[in-house]
Amino acid sequence: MLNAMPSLGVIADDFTGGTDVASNLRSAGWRVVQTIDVPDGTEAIDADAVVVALKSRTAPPQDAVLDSLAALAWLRRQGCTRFYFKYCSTFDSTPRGNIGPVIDALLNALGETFTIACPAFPDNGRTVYAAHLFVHGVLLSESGMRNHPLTPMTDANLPRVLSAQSASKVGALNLPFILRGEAREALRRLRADGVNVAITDTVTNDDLARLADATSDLTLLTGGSGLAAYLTPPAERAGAPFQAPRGPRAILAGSCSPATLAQLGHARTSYPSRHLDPLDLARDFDGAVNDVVTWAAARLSDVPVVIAASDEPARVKAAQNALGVERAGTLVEDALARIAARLVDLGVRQLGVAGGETSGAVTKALGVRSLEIGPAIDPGVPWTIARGSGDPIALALKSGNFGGEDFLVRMWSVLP
Ligand SMILES: Nc1ncnc2c1ncn2[C@@H]1O[C@H](COP(=O)(O)OP(=O)(O)O)[C@@H](O)[C@H]1O
Ligand SMILES: O=C(O)[C@@H](O)C(=O)COP(=O)(O)O
Repeated sequence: MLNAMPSLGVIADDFTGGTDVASNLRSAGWRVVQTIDVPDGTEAIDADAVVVALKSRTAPPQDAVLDSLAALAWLRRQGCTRFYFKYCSTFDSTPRGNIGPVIDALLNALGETFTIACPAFPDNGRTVYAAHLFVHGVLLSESGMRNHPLTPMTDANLPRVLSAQSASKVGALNLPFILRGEAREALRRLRADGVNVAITDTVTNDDLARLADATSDLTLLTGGSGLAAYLTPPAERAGAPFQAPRGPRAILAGSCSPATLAQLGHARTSYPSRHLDPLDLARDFDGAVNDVVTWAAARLSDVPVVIAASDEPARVKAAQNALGVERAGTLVEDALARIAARLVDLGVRQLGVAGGETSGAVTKALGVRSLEIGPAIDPGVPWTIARGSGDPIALALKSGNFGGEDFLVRMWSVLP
């Protein structure tokens, strides 16, 4: 049978962002494959869309640019002719980047001068109005994102945020043009005025559908995963049935978002759980990891064990003050990654991970090379089958802020 060549290439700046956009493409009828980093093999990809998941969101800007350009070059070699740079629906970045520098570099490499920035994902409460980003109706800068451990977002004005990190001229496509069906013409005018990146207002899914139509001529789209759910696939074809591996279950959490903290609170009433403290890790890393693995090993079954470093903002700040922001984050990521690998060695075959950076660290430690995308548990969070060096495992990578309060308990009932 002939392989289908992918037409759409997606570059995601973190692994949960990758599964998020892959899940939305799947819901729109695309056959999607997600790779972890740029594959080194020469195997042809049999899919309509390929998502290359990088861990570039918090990397130094020059590394994020180089990794994104390598992904773009690889996607072009696979036959992709249209591209999508997926970043966070809450525009997670710092004044140095990496959203702006990567957009600039992708436009330049593609020989293009214009794209949109569409972070909105209304199904998860992310909307954009008058070029300001809202999270469940609250300005980004007043939402839980202001306390994010790595990318605190303290400004909701997206043209200002993007202009600070990009050489591109930033403009805005306001909602009335979208509602009146004049988005394509308004984008054309912005482009004629020398704008390179237009921040697009979006309040509802209908706005996303109109935007997908109005931008059908753009080679590069950028944004959260919301818009991807409205891109038309080349042809609807049934994918292979999704059959998850079976075995003991575990949940690992490094996200400190309000959503994850609430989900952990809910899960702790049903599942055995342990807290991982960065200060303990700094004192005796191996000892703290061994302790929690020994605890989990005695409890492995189809009732998941929960291991979480997640904490309230004041306690996260205290750990960061004592250890430094980067060291606190790295210690926790390294520990959760090591624990994941040990648990899989002990037989765990169904694993939920909360947090984007955390998922990146865990996925790398497990040697995962590709993810087959399965059914969505909540918008933007699918079950996947992770394949790599060892046995396949069922893996759900949850963006910190996604999922309902009962997510960590309900997720198992969605598993085929
Ligand atoms: N108790 C803690 N103190 C300090 N940093 C922490 C703590 N728990 C987790 N972290 C770090 O916070 C970061 C959370 O980021 P991430 O995993 O991307 O979650 P989210 O998806 O919510 O953004 C990670 O680097 C993680 O290691
Ligand atoms: O677009 C989104 O909101 C997510 O896909 C995402 O990238 C969230 O980031 P993390 O919370 O760091 O996973």
